[in-house]
Amino acid sequence: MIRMSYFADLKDVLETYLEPDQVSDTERAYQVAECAHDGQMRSSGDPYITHPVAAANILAELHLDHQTIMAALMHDVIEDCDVTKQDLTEQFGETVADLVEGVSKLTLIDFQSKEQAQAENFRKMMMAMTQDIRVILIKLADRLHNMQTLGALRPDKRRRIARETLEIYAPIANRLGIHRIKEQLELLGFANMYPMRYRILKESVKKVRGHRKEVVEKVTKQLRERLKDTGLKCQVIGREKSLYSIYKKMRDKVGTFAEVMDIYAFRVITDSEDSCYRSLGQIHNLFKPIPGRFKDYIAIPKANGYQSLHTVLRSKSGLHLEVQIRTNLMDQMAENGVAAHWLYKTGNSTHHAETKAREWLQSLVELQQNVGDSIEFIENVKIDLYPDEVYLFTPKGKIIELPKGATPVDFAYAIHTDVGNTCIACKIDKQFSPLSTPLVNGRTVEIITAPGSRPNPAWLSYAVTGKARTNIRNFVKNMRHDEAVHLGRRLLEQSLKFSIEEIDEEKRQQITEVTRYPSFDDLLAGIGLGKIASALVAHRLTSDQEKTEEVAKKVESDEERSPLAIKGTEGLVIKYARCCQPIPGDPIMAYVSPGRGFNIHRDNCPNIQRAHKQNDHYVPVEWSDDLEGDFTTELRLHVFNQRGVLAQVTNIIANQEGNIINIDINELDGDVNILTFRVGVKNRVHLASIIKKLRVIPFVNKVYRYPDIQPKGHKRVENSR
Ligand SMILES: Nc1nc2c(ncn2[C@@H]2O[C@H](COP(=O)(O)OP(=O)(O)O)[C@@H](OP(=O)(O)OP(=O)(O)O)[C@H]2O)c(=O)[nH]1
Repeated sequence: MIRMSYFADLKDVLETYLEPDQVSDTERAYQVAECAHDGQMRSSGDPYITHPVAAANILAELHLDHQTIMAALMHDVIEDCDVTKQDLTEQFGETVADLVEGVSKLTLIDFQSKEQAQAENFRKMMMAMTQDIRVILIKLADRLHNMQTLGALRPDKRRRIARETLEIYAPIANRLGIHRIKEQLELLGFANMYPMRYRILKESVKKVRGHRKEVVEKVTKQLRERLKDTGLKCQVIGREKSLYSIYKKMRDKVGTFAEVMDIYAFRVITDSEDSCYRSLGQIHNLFKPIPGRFKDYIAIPKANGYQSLHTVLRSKSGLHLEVQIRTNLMDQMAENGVAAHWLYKTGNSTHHAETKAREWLQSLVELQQNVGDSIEFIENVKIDLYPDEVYLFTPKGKIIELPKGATPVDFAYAIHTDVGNTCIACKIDKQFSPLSTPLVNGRTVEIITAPGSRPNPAWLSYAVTGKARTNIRNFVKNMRHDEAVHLGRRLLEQSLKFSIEEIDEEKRQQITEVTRYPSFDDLLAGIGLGKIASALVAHRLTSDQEKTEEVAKKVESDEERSPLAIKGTEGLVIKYARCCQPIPGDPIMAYVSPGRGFNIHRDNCPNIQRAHKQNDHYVPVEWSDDLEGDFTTELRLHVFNQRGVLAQVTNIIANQEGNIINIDINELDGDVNILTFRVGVKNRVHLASIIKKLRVIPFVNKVYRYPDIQPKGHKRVENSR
């Protein structure tokens, strides 16, 4: 006896857009699936059949054809039950059987496997997709429902599936332009991959929603009125950014939560392309556009066919208004991408999204024919799927994957440490180019090395990968004395813009004394090793004679070396050490850093103590009285894991006018979390006032400044219960 209850709701939807005989076919497919999965249960305890029905429902909402719905209903029968492809072909025809088989093959894919096997699986998946795009649509629906019902699984399994969703399935949905599925996959992926971050962000967004509503309504009204006055037929919507996109913006250092929340997003839907551009003109008249933020994706659609005008404006009160302008049709395409083909049967088969998807799939087929192995294939496909990474080639065609912004120096180190260490120049697509050039996707990079050459500390100002930076730093640390002298000479000449031969003996002696090095060569070595900035030495060498002597005399005559006010450091770069994060009120010490200028530490910072023991090239300094602005420091709280904790803590910090720059959350044990805040404060008194307020919150177990360095005899400023 077949129970039809699970099918009933789906049937209602199917009847809205399919022919009666097509609905009967789907019903037959349901019966086969129901029978095949009889007695099987999901981890959630629900009968198994609920899953294929839910996947079919997702596709029915997109008005996918009856064959896709049938295949979705039966997508697990070959794998899980004793049904063969042959059986399906006989009962439902070849197309449906092929679709089911295509999805079954994808189900067998385990992305946890070794690199080669994983690449091979990925290649199979891409190929299955190229044979019939409906296979991947079924797979996406299958994944979406699995993500919606992940709750029943063990946390480690949940995280694994969530990661795979974020890394593979959401990018594929995006590449096919199916934004509405991509967004859901990302949200569920985020929620399951980082449950704590998700919860906190969701709560924080909920909290500010009330305040934002007013602004959104006001701006929407202004936009509407302006467009209406000019006779343009448009719809204006104030929209909320997705949680995952807020998270990504914060993670990728675009800003703090407060900064990201200063962005307000709007969408204008018009009746024609012409109205889009005319609306844009009006909107730019109403608010001031931010230069460089206008994008015309109507004239040049994105790779997935997405079309819209993007602009960012600044309101009078300084808020950022992100506006997307597009026609109704473009909006439908933006939401549904390739699936729009089924959803809107406009008879027009030249939708951008669909054409682009077909072109992409065709390019995958060609790629498959041309590349040697699966790893090469996957690397090529990734170029399309992950726009935040760049994929580059060695002259022999090997693919090197680097983060966006990477330079030839990073590329050189990615090939091999020795290549990085001995690199002297590079060619990008056969043209000599500076080693600092940011690399763009698809370029061939040739690194030119010279035996005996050495890394240049200046590379640190543009190398972005950990491997390159660590190697350059290590090299600088271990340099031999004569090499350091040689490098120091080069760096000093670069800063001076003339040869050091032009510096007379007297001046050399003076500068050596002022900087307290035993000899001029030692000073050069100090520059080469990054202990003293070449810019500082050059500055002293080229500033007028009298001043140099004055400084020299001052240093000589004053055993204690009287402190300099930070503000009086003659325009040199001042940096605050990240290791100890000094703020006004802390006793401080300056150390000449490789980054050219003074690096200010707290005077009891272990790093400066160590440096002090090795040599004494440091300068005692004092805060000037008229310092303004915020100084960054870190606060650590041990808090009991409860709802609303973060919101309350952030509120207190904000009420005390602390500026939260970043939040990091780590679990200490099941009950206690460690919250680390990077905050901007005016000085120690300001920080103490924040700590005082935080102390009294009942669920805060401990609060202290981090790192926790205190002068001898001082008690740590904290609250311990
Ligand atoms: N449907 C669709 N929308 C797209 C696509 N590409 C961009 N968008 C929309 O445009 C926004 C800005 O995209 P960017 O790619 O960063 O824009 P930009 O070129 O103007 O710098 C996205 O916001 P976001 O911050 O990524 O997310 P959210 O604000 O929508 O949450 C998203 O709303 C696409 O391929 N399809």
